[in-house]
Amino acid sequence: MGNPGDTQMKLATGEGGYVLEDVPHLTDYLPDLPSYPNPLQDNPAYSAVKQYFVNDDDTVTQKIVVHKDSPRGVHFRRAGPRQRVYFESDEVHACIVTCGGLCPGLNTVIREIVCGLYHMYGVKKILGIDGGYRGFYSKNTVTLTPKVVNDIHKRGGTVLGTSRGGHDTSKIVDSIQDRGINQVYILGGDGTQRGAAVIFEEIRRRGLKVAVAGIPKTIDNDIPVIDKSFGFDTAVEEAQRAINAAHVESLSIENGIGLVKLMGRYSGFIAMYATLASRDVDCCLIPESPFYLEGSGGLYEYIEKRLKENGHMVIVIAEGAGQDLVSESLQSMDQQDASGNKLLQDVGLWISHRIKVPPSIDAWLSSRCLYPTYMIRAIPSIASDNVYCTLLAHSAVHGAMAGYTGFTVGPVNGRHAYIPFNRITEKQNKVVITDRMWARLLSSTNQPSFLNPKDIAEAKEEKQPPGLLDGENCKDKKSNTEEDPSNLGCHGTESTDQPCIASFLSFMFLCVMLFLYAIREDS
Ligand SMILES: Nc1ncnc2c1ncn2[C@@H]1O[C@H](COP(=O)(O)OP(=O)(O)OP(=O)(O)O)[C@@H](O)[C@H]1O
Ligand SMILES: O=P(O)(O)OC[C@H]1O[C@](O)(CO)[C@@H](O)[C@@H]1O
Ligand SMILES: [Mg+2]
Repeated sequence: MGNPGDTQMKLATGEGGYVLEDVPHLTDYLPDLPSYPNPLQDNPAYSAVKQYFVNDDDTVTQKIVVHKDSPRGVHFRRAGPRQRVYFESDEVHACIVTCGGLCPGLNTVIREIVCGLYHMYGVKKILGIDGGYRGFYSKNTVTLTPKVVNDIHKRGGTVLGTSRGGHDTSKIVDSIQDRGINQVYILGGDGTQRGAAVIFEEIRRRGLKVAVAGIPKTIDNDIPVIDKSFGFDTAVEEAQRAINAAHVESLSIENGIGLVKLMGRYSGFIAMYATLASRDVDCCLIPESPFYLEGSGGLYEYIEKRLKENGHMVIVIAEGAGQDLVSESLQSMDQQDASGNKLLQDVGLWISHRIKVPPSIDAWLSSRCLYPTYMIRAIPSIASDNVYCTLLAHSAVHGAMAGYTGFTVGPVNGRHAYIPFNRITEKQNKVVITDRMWARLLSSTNQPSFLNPKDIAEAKEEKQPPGLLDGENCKDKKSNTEEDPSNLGCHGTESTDQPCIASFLSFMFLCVMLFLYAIREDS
């Protein structure tokens, strides 16, 4: 097993096309480490559980829908407690850090790491790092005990604070070494997990007995491989309140338009699921589905139709939608935040100013804009997310105690697994607008697809380079998000380093628009 020289990939193969994409273990570079019986076997709560320990050979399949002759495909190591651990309880000195934007459930994960370490493994030394990665070397630490974290899951945000922007990996590892920390739990999104991978590499380079465990976080639900990210359900639930308010506002005025801007810099999962759940939404606009305002099949035409039919309408817009249109009209430059994320133009404000009274509607038209973005991500997580956060935290703790390192945790087809960092950082998931979930949305809102059916058909028929098709094909490359009509948690994928259907369709759309524009100019 293993691939010498390649620190990223640890592969094992088996019969029938079985591939295990494994995670590193401390014994990979510290082969003489002693192991100990897992103290859980004497824990009154867990000792009665039949087969409580996970078999070392258990793996979780990435591809759950298969054909008779399909190769068995990629698997990940199953998460959970092992018979033997590589840390003695009083030897462990753990720390927890939270980075990136807020997300409901951060405090629950912190709480459950602390309580899991304490109650399951008898670990007493746990530090909180204040203010994200930079806090390792620029701030004091916080001592975490079950008592300190007892009710933090009822609060929004992160009790540890967070930050965006750069950090110094060497200084972080120096701080880990100086403080004698040997388990590092890192909660954060794609940027954070990239940082965690580099920290792990530096720890391995220095030959330290330090386990690094990542817990993936993003409210946008755009992390690949895992079924869903924590806090997403809370966000969709909370978005309902804003959509309901927008609906009430729109109903109370003649030709009222309620507009709700939701989070989603690069992906529209929150907007899509909030729309599907609500059934009061007439139009959902997301970054993956380019739209246009004027002409046949455009937004103005649809607004006019809905107002004539209903006298009011609700539009949900993900903040990353229509950025090309906004930039075009505001002639803005590409700007980035401290972490290199794209800074967005305010599409909500822009579109609300752009919505004109359709000539055929002889009445007052008014729009009401709701921006619940930060209200949504600052609330405590709902019950189902709390349970999910507990499982994530416990999976991470079991993995670190068992000596695994340089891994992230998450459910793959419903079973928790240890996943190599690079698998969740190599791309971001996106809504695939040729998958069935987007079709469900279109059929529930009746909004236009903003695409020419002929172009879609042609795009599907054309011979595509690898990775250019919809979720099913993107899935074959790297993802777990195969479209399955019974899988409401699935999301489509688009590889960021591969051309994908969305960009292809955008290109087609642009060509059609240029063509129409040229015809109009001529006439
Ligand atoms: N490419 C990278 N390599 C190493 N570290 C990074 C990278 N990108 C970001 N980081 C580190 O991770 C931290 C958080 O990154 P970022 O602000 O992008 O949030 P995130 O983890 O992606 O979460 P969110 O879901 O809110 O986007 C930053 O403080 C930064 O130091
Ligand atoms: O305002 P901040 O903290 O940069 O975070 C906003 C961003 O965070 C995200 O939720 C990603 O985590 C984006 O959808 C959103 O644009
Ligand atoms: Mg990010």
